Amino acid sequence: MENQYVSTRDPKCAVSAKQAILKGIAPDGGLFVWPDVDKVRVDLEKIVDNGYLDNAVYILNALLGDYSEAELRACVDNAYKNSFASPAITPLRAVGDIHVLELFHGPTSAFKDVALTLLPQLMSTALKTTGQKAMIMTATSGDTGKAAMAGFQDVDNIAIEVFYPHNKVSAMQYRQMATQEGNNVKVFAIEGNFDDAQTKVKELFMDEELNAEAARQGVMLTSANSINVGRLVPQIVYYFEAYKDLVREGVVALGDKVSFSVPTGNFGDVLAGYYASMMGLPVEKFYVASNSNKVLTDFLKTGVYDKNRAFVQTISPSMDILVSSNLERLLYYMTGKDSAKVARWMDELKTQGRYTVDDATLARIRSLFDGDFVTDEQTKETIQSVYETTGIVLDPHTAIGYRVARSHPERPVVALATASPYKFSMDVLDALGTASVDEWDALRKLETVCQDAIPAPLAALETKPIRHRDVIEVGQMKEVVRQGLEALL
Ligand SMILES: N[C@@H](CCOP(=O)(O)O)C(=O)O
Repeated sequence: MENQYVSTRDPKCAVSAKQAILKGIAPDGGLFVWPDVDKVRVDLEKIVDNGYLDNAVYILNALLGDYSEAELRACVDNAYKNSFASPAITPLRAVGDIHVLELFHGPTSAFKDVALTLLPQLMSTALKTTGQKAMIMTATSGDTGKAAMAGFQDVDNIAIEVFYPHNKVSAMQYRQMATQEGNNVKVFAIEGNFDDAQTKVKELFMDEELNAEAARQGVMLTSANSINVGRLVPQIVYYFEAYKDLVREGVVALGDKVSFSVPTGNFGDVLAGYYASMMGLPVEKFYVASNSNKVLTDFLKTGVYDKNRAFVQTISPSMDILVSSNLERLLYYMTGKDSAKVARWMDELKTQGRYTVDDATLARIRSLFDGDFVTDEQTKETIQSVYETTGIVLDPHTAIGYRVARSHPERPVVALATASPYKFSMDVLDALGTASVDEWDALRKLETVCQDAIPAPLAALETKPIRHRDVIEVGQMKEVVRQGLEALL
């Protein structure tokens, strides 16, 4: 199916699935969406009978029109066979009366692995069609960067540069990124926060000079963030998987509705759930769970999206975000695909830092979405109380989703566990009332508390040398990307 995807801001800007994945973002600054995704019907009976890999191929095949089923099968096998510590890939575990969907059993212990083990496969396959190379620019608040570098490490014809906020990620997230190996990866700390990095990366995608330079070298500039639709599509699969497990365990009958509580910053993870619901997953509510950067909570209550506020550094750093990129995609669907309206709001966000949606759009959003925020103190309380009552240790991001799920009456509810507690050992231990001197001490102490062993890739970091020490200004990002392009040749 050719030209299946369009920009959220202009329906005339249309490309195939492979092109959308290679471009990452639309040339007008919009995000690629498939207008007709709501016409796809996923057969729930089939999902319940299948394993994860078959379901992934089935769902990807419905969404990525110009990939052949054989190509997708190869991508899925390469991504998931042997790289996840759990055979289920994303196991579901009952924690109290809440079902926790564990998304952190991949190579870097965060939910990003589910998509970022697959995206390199999808991108390499698409590059074979065009004969080009790709330079990936990625902004991260801690998890995406490592997962993207691990996924793209030494992949032919692709280089990746990652930008993270200096001193604003956890000690383990820093170690994971700064020790990254591979001849095609570079990591830079930037003086600023995640929004500064993401805004600059988006600006660079629109930079004519940089694009011309890349084009002269046969290189596409692209993204490994969830603005790339190739990041979102793999995440749709685990919503169906969670449903499958609830049906198999007899918690729901086929067709019954389920709610999901999703800790989110860039709105990508919860948007993947919304895509699943458009494709037929029976969903009662999505709870959008935020930390003190509660821009999404306020938006869902008032219809005003306002990023003009203090940026708060929290113990859930991956969600320290004030510009939630993927909300643009939700607005596209919730306005009845009104690209002009979406473009106007996005322009207001850029120029004034805020926009207000109309009542009809807000009412439609609120019929399916609700939101709440959780402070650091409450996050710690939740980690402690869940441990005391169930023996299970949650990471701070997961604790936020869990607490929001617990505060709403809908059941069954699935809370997405987005990272391993070992990535945030010091804060998690602190929540449990135990002091630690550094991340390694914390890691070992946490192991005696948790039921599970420290994930091997995290334990291995202790002896790995720091390879990336650059701290740059946002204004230097273009230059380092330019240098990266030269290195790709
Ligand atoms: N939470 C992210 C921020 C970037 O989000 P993405 O899903 O768009 O990649 C992170 O940990 O980097």
